[in-house]
Amino acid sequence: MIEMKNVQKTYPNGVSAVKGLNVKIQSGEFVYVVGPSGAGKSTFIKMMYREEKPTSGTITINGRDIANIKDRKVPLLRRDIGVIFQDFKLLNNLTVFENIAFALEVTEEKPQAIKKKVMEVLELVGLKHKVRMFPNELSGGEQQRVAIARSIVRSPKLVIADEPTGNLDPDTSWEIMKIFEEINSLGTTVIMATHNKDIVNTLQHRVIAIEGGLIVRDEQKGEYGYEL
Ligand SMILES: Nc1ncnc2c1ncn2[C@@H]1O[C@H](COP(=O)(O)OP(=O)(O)OP(=O)(O)O)[C@@H](O)[C@H]1O
Repeated sequence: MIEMKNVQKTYPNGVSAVKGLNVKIQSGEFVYVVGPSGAGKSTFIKMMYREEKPTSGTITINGRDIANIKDRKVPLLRRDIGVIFQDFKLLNNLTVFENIAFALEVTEEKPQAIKKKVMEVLELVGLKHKVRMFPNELSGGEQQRVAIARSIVRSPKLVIADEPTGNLDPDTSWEIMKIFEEINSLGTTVIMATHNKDIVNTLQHRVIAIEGGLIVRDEQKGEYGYEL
């Protein structure tokens, strides 16, 4: 599904964040991306949804070279990818319903179809009863559930999460992980950068470790491998 060949990224300030990545991720996999702070994890992930463009190399997703598509085609690419961040990135002036429906509006669906899809994803994340609330009326865990619901409402085949439990307490983090497990069990590929050792070591999946912009370890059912 995703293949990176000789991918390098040097930022305009001269920092070489990724120094030559070669990796293949198959459809339906659950992959943790681990490594020390500044190792290049976010850069690796951002290149998958063209938030950053590699300086050289190719990145293909389902056969399409996304490293070299035109900027105007990027929104189209992003429609097929769900992205989740540490800080939720919800729109505070919109309700839970509106935050999620917003992601569907560009697809020009009818209001009834939008409502049905929004309620379905809210059911999946267990937040149907908070549909009329605003983000600042919700706990951090609930806000992250809304962000996850928003990211999957267009049924993407790929979900990318950059430290999704980074702002959450341990119990809430486990609850959020249950949702990612569920999404993955429904066939969606999940790629997650994380510093959460307990989660990686308990809910075992493929582990890609990045250090100094290079993949230093790639194991099926791997361990976190770093002391915190
Ligand atoms: N927009 C940018 N401009 C310049 N340098 C950047 C930019 N983003 C990241 N970097 C640098 O690239 C390197 C890799 O950063 P990246 O954010 O990918 O690391 P990370 O592994 O995700 O770190 P963390 O675990 O702290 O989030 C770091 O040295 C960082 O300072």
